[in-house]
Amino acid sequence: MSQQRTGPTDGPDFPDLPEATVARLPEYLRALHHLAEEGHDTVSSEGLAAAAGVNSAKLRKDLSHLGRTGTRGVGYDVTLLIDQIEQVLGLTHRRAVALVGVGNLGHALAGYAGFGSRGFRIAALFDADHGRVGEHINGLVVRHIDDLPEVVDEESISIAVIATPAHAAQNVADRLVAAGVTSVLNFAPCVLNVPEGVDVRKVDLAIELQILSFHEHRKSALTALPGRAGQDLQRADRLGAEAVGS
Ligand SMILES: NC(=O)c1ccc[n+]([C@@H]2O[C@H](COP(=O)([O-])OP(=O)(O)OC[C@H]3O[C@@H](n4cnc5c(N)ncnc54)[C@H](O)[C@@H]3O)[C@@H](O)[C@H]2O)c1
Repeated sequence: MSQQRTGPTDGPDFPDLPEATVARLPEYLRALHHLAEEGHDTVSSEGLAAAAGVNSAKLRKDLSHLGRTGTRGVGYDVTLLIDQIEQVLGLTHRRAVALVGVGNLGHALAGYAGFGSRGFRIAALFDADHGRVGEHINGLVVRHIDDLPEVVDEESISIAVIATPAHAAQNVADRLVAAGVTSVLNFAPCVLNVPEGVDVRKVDLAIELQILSFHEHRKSALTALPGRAGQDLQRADRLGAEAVGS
């Protein structure tokens, strides 16, 4: 992922952050909530780094972007750090999210209880299939996609999830943008074209598996190499894989 920096709204609540730091903040937040639930008031940078699965130098650098430096010998105040990361991520109120496409994946997402505790509320479900419209899922009624503008406005929805087949996703994205949605999480395996000012993130588990497949393929090729040369290449490969996350 490119090292873009956050946009023109830099200021106390919108620090100029590298995109890789933004991507790690939710990991720190998840780890911090877990530590708070376990009754920890403070955490060392090493402890938080281990809980979040990153190295501690990277964590200290990330948190220094927020103006946070831990107190030597004490570490970070867990509650204060949660507050600050939630401020930066704009999670101080639960954001309303629309989900479009209530098939296999959409059903699973609509029924997932974990969004609520992570700052989001699935506020509306849409589908184009009249057979699905009217279905009740997790306290919500599936609406027809034609109702999108009205519901987006009523529920102040700015983020939407697309879980339709790929062939329908661009049209759905166009309708979402026209209704006022400015951030899209796309599960459909396709590239979406959106106007400037609209953010799209893509989730594709098959791509993640293909990347793991590449590493499996490489590992078996390296272990087949004889002696020292094979060991050196395996070590270089491990270091390279660790560097990818930086
Ligand atoms: N990203 C991932 O890791 C991942 C994993 C599984 C599936 N997928 C993708 O997610 C999408 C959904 O998969 P699924 O198995 O749930 O499919 P599905 O066929 O079960 O569900 C798709 C739903 O979208 C609805 N739909 C179709 N066109 C629409 C439109 N124009 N407006 C609104 N709703 C519309 C259909 O009526 C259906 O209910 C697919 O694109 C699939 O490839 C991605």
